[in-house]
Amino acid sequence: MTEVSERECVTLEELKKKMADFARERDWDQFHSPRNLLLALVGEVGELSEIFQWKGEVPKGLPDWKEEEKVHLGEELSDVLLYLVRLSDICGVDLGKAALRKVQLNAIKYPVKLNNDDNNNNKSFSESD
Ligand SMILES: Nc1ccn([C@H]2C[C@H](O)[C@@H](COP(=O)(O)OP(=O)(O)OP(=O)(O)O)O2)c(=O)n1
Repeated sequence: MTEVSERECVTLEELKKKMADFARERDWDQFHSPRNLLLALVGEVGELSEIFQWKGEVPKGLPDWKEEEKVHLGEELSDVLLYLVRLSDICGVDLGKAALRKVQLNAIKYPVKLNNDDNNNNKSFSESD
């Protein structure tokens, strides 16, 4: 049986390598095309959505969820992440760098102390928290 290890932290680079190894060892590189990976990613987002479907709003931290439900949630979140990492790799995009750049762009687009409508497009959500 495959050993499932629990490590405290991991980098996107390590996940990228693990996904590349996983596909190569199974001769699945042929299936990991950009379009196939995108469709697989969207499929996993659907599976992730199903977990929340019909539950209504749930409190942050999911305090009422059973442990097995949280484990399942972790699995679906991971599938989304892994396909996203693999899609980025196959497309030649450095996901870590691109994400850091996007965080900077977001900060420029939404400055901290600007009180205008453009900057308050999340207002209705934060007020109901
Ligand atoms: N051609 C494939 C098939 C699977 N995977 C990897 C990436 C995902 O992390 C996971 C997805 O596996 P499944 O398609 O079996 O999906 P689930 O794990 O969600 O299973 P199920 O849909 O039965 O819940 O396996 C992959 O890299 N390439």
